[in-house]
Amino acid sequence: MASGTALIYDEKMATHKLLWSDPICDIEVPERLSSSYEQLKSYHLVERCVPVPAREGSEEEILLVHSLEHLEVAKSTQTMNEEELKRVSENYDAFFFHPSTYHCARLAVGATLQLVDAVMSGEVRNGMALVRPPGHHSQRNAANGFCLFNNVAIAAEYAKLKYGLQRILIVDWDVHHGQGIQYIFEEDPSVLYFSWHRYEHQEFWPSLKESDYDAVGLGKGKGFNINLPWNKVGMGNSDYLAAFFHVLLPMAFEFDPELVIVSSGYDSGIGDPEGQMNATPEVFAHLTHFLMQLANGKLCVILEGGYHLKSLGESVCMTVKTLLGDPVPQITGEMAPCLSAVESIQNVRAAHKPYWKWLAYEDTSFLQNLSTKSHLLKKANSNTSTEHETKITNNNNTVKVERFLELHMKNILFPVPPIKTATIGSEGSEHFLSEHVQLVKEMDKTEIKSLVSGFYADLVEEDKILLSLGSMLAILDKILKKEVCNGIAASPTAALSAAVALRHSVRFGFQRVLCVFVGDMQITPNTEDGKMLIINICEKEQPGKTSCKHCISLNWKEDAEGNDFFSAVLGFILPVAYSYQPNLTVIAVGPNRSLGISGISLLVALLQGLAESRIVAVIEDTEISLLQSVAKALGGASTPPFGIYVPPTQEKVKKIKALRDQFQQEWKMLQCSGKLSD
Ligand SMILES: CC(O)(O)NCCCCNCCCN
Ligand SMILES: [Zn+2]
Repeated sequence: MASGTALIYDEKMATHKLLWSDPICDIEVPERLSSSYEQLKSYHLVERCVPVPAREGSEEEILLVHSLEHLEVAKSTQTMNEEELKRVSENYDAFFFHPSTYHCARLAVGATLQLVDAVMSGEVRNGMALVRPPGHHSQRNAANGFCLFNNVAIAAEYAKLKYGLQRILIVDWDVHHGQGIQYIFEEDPSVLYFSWHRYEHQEFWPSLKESDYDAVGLGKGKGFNINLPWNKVGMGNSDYLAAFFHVLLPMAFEFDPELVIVSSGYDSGIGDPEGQMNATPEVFAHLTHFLMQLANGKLCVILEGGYHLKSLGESVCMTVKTLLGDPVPQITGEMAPCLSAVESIQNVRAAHKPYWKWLAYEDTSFLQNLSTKSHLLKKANSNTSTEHETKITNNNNTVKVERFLELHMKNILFPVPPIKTATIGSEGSEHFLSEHVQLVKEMDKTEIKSLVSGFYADLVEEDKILLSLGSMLAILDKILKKEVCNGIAASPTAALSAAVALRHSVRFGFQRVLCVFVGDMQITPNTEDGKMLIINICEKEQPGKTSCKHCISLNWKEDAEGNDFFSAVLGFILPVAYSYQPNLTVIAVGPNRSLGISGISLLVALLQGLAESRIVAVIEDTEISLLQSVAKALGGASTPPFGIYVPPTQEKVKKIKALRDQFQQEWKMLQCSGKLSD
């Protein structure tokens, strides 16, 4: 699989600017581009990327989406004086022309297409294009919302034409609805368009009825347009993550795109005057990390909005850092979505039930009396204050946001550990080594005996077990000391190794250690103190063992045909894990595993979003191909194949729902259907 991250930037796109006073458009300034680029340089991220030059999009490429008339009008503005420019601009909602706008807009299109080519040709794995003017509001025959040509829509049409793609996912995390993209693809089932946006029950610009959750697409395109409206401001990290777990990611994995394009607006970030949201820059690292697991990593991130320069710059850096494969920073804030967000999530899931297999058994009984309730919802929503205390709201405290972000980002950014994956150079390990691996010397027996003395000493008799424990502990220590990002150890007794790893990590001082154990977990350490959270995925109920908050057993036997584990990972395991916010993750695979290699690889790939990507994998030493696949997933060398997507059976959906109902008060990220306020 390809490697490397492209960065496309051309300072000529900073020439376009507002020549007269216009309080609506004056936030779209050239410094948005230059300060983002400077921030990337200050974090030494530019030099780690593959520079790809911008180019002018051709007229033919622009005509893939826009009318000839629209192109001609745009072209004619190059020679206009300020008076004429102002007059033409007044024909559109929130757009301004400058003599260089047409040229800049063609560069924005060309930069976007250069990125698509670099990714599709395998020159790079993924990349980001820093462009302006933005694109997602512009329509076939109109400029709109600071956008002249629809860069992302043109890129999707271009990729279909040039590479014969049939499934393209567009994710629009800008805080405004990209109605332009919706109009262009609403009848097209080959382009899945997802957008969340500030909506406030149609109060917020562009105040369109068709931006609501029930606009699901038209004709053959039904089900391929997903709108998630935010009916309050102040949405934060947990709301955004919940939207990914409970709406976008299940759709995306079922759709199985060949290419992912992001309409990457950062006005959904904290401090932005347009969005008035509270999500902090590191959330974009998590969103990017999730999308990197799709389409074999082929991901094109295209800049749209973002008007608070510091917030924009930090979020751009978080995005590029993650594209480069760096560990994902710990998410901050209370992991609990607000009621309004949960209601929006519930509504969009219900609206899409007829079109998606993963939603076949979704409980939409709440819809019956919703019609009588909608005016209540509006009334209820309008006068209650926003759930999230909106710490930083009005835009006259830009400086306060800057100071907040200075401090906030200090403890987010951390030196990238030199080595990604460690393993032991024991015999036979060479078969699952990947280029990121560092060999770790084994511990000597006396050291091991001292380490395991006091617990399980009785179990630890044979030399073979002692040696394997020594290997695992040697790797674990590297991870605990943050010298290595993750590690993988083969073990004759995965259950024992996992138990020892958990105890050792807690003794080392880690306060919250997550253990995901696949297979029969003969030993269950006690988890009363909350310093461990165990999720045991096993085939059948262990007699007499009921789940509790920190020790959950999920009975799951993977479908013979393919991988049906997505719904369990996205709908249950990740929400619980993110609610817990561990600072280390132990993944163990014991005997009688009831999951296939692709299900386990999916788990390993997605759990890297936690604990700054610190994971130690402990796997039965007989599982050679599993070791190879997990080492690949940990090394980041390539996204392992997650297998053929199989939707969950009704019985499995019920099982997840029952577990969600049981734990959604303790682990609030599980919430995806609120009690609609009556
Ligand atoms: C790319 C983008 O999505 O960030 N463009 C945002 C345009 C905002 C226009 N606001 C008009 C307000 C009129 N009352
Ligand atoms: Zn925007």
